[in-house]
Amino acid sequence: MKIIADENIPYVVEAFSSLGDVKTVVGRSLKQSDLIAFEADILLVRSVTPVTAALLTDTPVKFVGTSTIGTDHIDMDYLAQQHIGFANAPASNATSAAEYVISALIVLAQQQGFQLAQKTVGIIGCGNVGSRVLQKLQALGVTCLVCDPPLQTQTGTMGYVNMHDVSQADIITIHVPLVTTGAYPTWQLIDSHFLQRLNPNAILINTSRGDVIDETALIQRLVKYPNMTAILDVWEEEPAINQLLLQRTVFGTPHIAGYSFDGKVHGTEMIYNAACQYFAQPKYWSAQQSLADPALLRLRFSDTVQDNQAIYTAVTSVYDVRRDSDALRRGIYTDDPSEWFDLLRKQYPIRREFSSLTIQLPATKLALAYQLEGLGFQVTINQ
Ligand SMILES: NC(=O)c1ccc[n+]([C@@H]2O[C@H](COP(=O)([O-])OP(=O)(O)OC[C@H]3O[C@@H](n4cnc5c(N)ncnc54)[C@H](O)[C@@H]3O)[C@@H](O)[C@H]2O)c1
Ligand SMILES: O=C(O)[C@H](O)[C@H](O)COP(=O)(O)O
Repeated sequence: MKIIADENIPYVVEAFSSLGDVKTVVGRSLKQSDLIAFEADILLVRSVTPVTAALLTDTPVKFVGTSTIGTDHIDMDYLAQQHIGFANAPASNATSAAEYVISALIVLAQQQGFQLAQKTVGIIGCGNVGSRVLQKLQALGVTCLVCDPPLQTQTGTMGYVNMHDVSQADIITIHVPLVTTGAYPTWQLIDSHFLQRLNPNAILINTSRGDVIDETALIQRLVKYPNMTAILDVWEEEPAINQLLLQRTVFGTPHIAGYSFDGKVHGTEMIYNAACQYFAQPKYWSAQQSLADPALLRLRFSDTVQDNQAIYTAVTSVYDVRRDSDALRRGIYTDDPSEWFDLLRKQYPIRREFSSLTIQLPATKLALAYQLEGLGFQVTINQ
């Protein structure tokens, strides 16, 4: 078989070589003629390649895999009509995206001098990412409001809030898929009406998809209420993001919330497993054999450490959102900020998840142990 793959899918050659010849390409510039010329049976993409009828017509592609959670770049109806197999990587990088939100909030709390546990967080969309954010915030004692009308309808349970009530939270974090049709469209869900209802000091985080927010309305809101905080990982026009909006964010990053090494490698594994199953071939590769060692294995705190300080140190030791935010801002000094945006993604350093760090605590620190475990760290208690 012949396989064309985005060069930014880690271990794609190692994994997919068991199925055939693998050619890696730049995902953003992949064309129909590339698929025809290579006689590709399998196409493996990331979110930057729109997989449409225009790309696939007259090509021999029989299976498409995207090593991403999101599927808004895929014309699923066309794939179904043409009986082309498909797999994405649901949940693969959900922990990574949730850890991004936690890092952003922990750093912000320290910078702005507030206690996270005294804030109310509104979570819009409570699927794989949103539910992990919820669980981690609850471990920290934060009050959360959840707005997820599709889930509310499906489960028929109480306890959800509507878009009006969620807009009253101190912090709002968005975790919906980008959907333009159906009963619950999310395109520009965060529009000028929603933004007008926010309190002037609100904190708004978007790690879902850029088109979920009306960026023009957001800029107007940020100009009018400079005490509002915007934290954006995703943008309407990637990679040519709105530099004015970037300047108005407190943290702005190049769509890397889900870029933990664990998340990316699991994404490769999920589409590899799906392709092996689709073509009834044995599996020879697994993600476990490819996970790099973490930069930091162990942290030890004494009983004099303050809980907040320990949490801040643990979280930022594994992932500090400022690193990525500062790097994106440096793009303004380059000739081509779009190229810079993509370069940061392509050359993303290895970032492991919280679970890669073991934290040793004295027996007097059980409440802290509970919080750190809830965030996803490994915790051991010294006897
Ligand atoms: N920035 C990144 O690197 C990154 C990483 C992972 C995921 N994502 C994106 O994050 C988003 C969430 O991913 P996920 O894996 O949690 O998806 P998911 O499908 O597991 O969950 C989405 C949730 O949103 C809910 N929802 C749908 N429409 C809604 C609406 N109108 N209002 C409120 N809730 C609604 C659904 O019911 C579901 O519970 C997706 O857009 C995904 O592409 C981005
Ligand atoms: O949908 C996803 O899984 C995430 O947005 C993912 O991190 C996107 O990464 P990309 O395909 O843009 O490299």
